[in-house]
Amino acid sequence: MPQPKYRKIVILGYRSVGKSSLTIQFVEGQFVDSYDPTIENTFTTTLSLNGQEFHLQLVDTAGQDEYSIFPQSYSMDIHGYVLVYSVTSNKSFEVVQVIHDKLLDMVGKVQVPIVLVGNKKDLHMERVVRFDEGKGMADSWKAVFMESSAKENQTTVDVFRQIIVEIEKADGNVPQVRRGCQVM
Ligand SMILES: Nc1nc2c(ncn2[C@@H]2O[C@H](COP(=O)(O)OP(=O)(O)OP(=O)(O)O)[C@@H](O)[C@H]2O)c(=O)[nH]1
Repeated sequence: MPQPKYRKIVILGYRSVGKSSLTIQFVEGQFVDSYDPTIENTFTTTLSLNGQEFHLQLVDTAGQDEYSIFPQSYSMDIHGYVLVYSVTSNKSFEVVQVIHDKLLDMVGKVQVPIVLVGNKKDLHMERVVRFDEGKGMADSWKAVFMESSAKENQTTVDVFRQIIVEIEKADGNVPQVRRGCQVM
């Protein structure tokens, strides 16, 4: 068994899009219905992917808007980013683009491992951002796109597995495609 890898991931997005809910669903396997605005919380957990164990530090940040100053601590020693908007909020979709641009300015790289997440996909009647709009934004960033619901465990696990895959790719550990399935 190879040595565990330590990876730090920051979760960013507008207020109330479900950053804490996604993180808590992934780490604790439960959905929290109440809304308690976050200042900043760090969660730790482990994830095993293709025989490699990852020790994860997940930084759940306070909701940002277009005027928020991007803290420098979110650009140093971070391996990857989960950028979240809510499919029920156009404002959160606009803000996530601004956050992305500030993030790239701050880290000073053209590309960093990012997964763009359109959360609250279970709220069908309240949806205002289409899947293809989210996908289009992620494509323009050369990032991965997913929609999720923090009510479902599997979609949240997929989000965090995917950011690990992106971090591995950026490290040069490109998954090989064999017989139609991906092997890292
Ligand atoms: N239906 C539904 N509700 C969600 C989902 N994710 C989060 N919520 C609800 O949305 C509200 C805000 O969720 P939070 O996880 O606190 O959002 P946040 O982005 O961490 O908020 P800030 O701390 O203000 O940045 C809560 O009432 C959650 O229960 C989801 O996927 N589906």
